[in-house]
Amino acid sequence: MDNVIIEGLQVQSLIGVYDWERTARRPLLVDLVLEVDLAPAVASDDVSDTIDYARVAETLKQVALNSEFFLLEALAGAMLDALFAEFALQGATLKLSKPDILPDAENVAIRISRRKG
Ligand SMILES: Nc1nc2c(c(=O)[nH]1)N=C([C@H](O)[C@@H](O)CO)CN2
Repeated sequence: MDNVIIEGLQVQSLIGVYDWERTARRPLLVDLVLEVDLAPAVASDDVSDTIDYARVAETLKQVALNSEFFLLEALAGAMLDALFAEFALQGATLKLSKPDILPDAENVAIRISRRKG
């Protein structure tokens, strides 16, 4: 299966388990692999025959901005719900990172894979 990929997309969200995390939005990073048949766009050279990654990025930013989840898992799930509702996807893998939150780690992240249906 072909892929449309977004790497290192920065989104802003109010997220976290602890009170000190729930006073302001913080930056998160999204890495996304979409499973989609790219043959039509290869043939037509027309963006309407593929998944427009700019529209995907905007959807992800809006979901993050307008939510107040406690867990990365819940936000990632809402992002995948929105993507499958808006775009014709066969599958998707989304990694959601919360950098600089643990003192001795560069990054923490969760990854969720979902198939259509
Ligand atoms: N699996 C997860 N573990 C934790 C999360 C999370 O979203 N998923 N969140 C936290 C806190 O909010 C963290 O950001 C600060 O310690 C802890 N563990």
